[in-house]
Amino acid sequence: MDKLLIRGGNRLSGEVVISGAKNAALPILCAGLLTADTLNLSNVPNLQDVSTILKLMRQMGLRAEQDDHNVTLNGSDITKLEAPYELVKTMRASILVLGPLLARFGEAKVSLPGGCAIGSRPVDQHIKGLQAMGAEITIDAGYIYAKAKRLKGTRIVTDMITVTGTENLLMAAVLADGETVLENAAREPEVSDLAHLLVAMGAKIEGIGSDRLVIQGVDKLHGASHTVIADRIETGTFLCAVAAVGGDVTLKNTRSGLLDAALDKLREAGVILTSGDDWIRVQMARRPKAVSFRTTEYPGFPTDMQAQFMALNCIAEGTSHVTETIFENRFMHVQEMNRLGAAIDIEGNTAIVKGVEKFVGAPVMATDLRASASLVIAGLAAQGETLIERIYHLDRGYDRMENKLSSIGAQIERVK
Ligand SMILES: CC(=O)N[C@H]1[C@@H](OP(=O)(O)OP(=O)(O)OC[C@H]2O[C@@H](n3ccc(=O)[nH]c3=O)[C@H](O)[C@@H]2O)O[C@H](CO)[C@@H](O)[C@@H]1O
Ligand SMILES: C=C(OP(=O)(O)O)C(=O)O
Repeated sequence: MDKLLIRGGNRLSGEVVISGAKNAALPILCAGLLTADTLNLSNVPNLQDVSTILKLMRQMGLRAEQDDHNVTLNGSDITKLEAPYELVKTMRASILVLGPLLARFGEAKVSLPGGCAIGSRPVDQHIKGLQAMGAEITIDAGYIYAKAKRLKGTRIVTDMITVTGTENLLMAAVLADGETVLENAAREPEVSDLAHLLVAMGAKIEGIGSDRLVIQGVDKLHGASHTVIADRIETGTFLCAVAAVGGDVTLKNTRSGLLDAALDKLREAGVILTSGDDWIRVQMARRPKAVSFRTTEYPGFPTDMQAQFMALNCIAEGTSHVTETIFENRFMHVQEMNRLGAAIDIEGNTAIVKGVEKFVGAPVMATDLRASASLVIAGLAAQGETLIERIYHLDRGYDRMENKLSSIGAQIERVK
């Protein structure tokens, strides 16, 4: 199994090109199931999760060609309406095939994703919404069996804001009979990116970017071309890395408007940020100041940036309080950071982080995707060597992270 070996302490300088967003690419690829025509997608990141979703959809009969960051999909020969446990268990976002399969073919068999390291993560809202649209759903032996002659538009109010839940119901509603209103919809930029692609395919959607999506179902969708938006979490991860170790780096192919809440916190920590239409420059020449925050839905502070900011807070001047409100178990990185010399206590869903002068390198274990990224940041800032095990978590969601970091001066290598 691959590991990352980091020798900490190098300042970072130069340019990094940010990849397309994992969390936009995954639903967008699933939209390929909604039409018999061709989708031409660009800025698709090279990630394990993208390979997994393509593998899953190829098993269904979808034709997919991948050339670097361009992916062409054709869904004219889909025959198998099933997502097996073997693939779903490696990537929860596989649940995103449920809405499109049911809407276009009237049936689907999709494994329940089960929990993951960060929380139990049920999909009851996806199921409740599809049932409200007239689907007959049964759960048997770990699988969701869904059937509907044609889904019917209706008003759906989800119990909480759910990102993939909104995306699944949106993809179901675009081919339903009549009007669907999704209340309490997630406003994450990745949901809007999917909605823009669906509109390019002929869907009728109003309220994009708001918490109320109104969809007029159409009989059929057609092919389209689309460029996936920049990954705001990869952007934020590189910003935190520079904030933690110091330096001067320009991130290209990304937009500051995607992550305002995180940028405000970086400024509070003492980082200097400047930006243009498609770039952000980050400069840091001092020890960071501790910043407290609570994770919330977009446009609030993203849970997917909590661990990376925690790394920054560990070596900051002062004490911070970090409250996680989205997932019940998203502090798995805390014990690993404490092994690197941090001083973090957990009280309920709040981590109290007392800033220490420095991290000291040690072997650590990655437990989930963003925990892995936070340990990379800690390793870059640490004195000595840090060896991170189980980086298959990192490979799910970061496109050649170690290459990008090496190119701006980090000492980081993949070892077996
Ligand atoms: C592929 C993808 O886009 N993943 C993102 C997506 O995950 P994902 O879409 O799985 O996260 P949700 O927005 O659905 O989860 C939000 C909260 O709602 C709960 N919930 C959700 C659905 C449901 O049917 N029942 C239920 O109880 C979850 O357990 C969680 O506590 O949004 C999360 C929150 O921004 C991000 O951390 C993930 O990176
Ligand atoms: C939690 C994440 O992803 P997923 O929903 O795919 O597990 C993430 O991207 O941080």
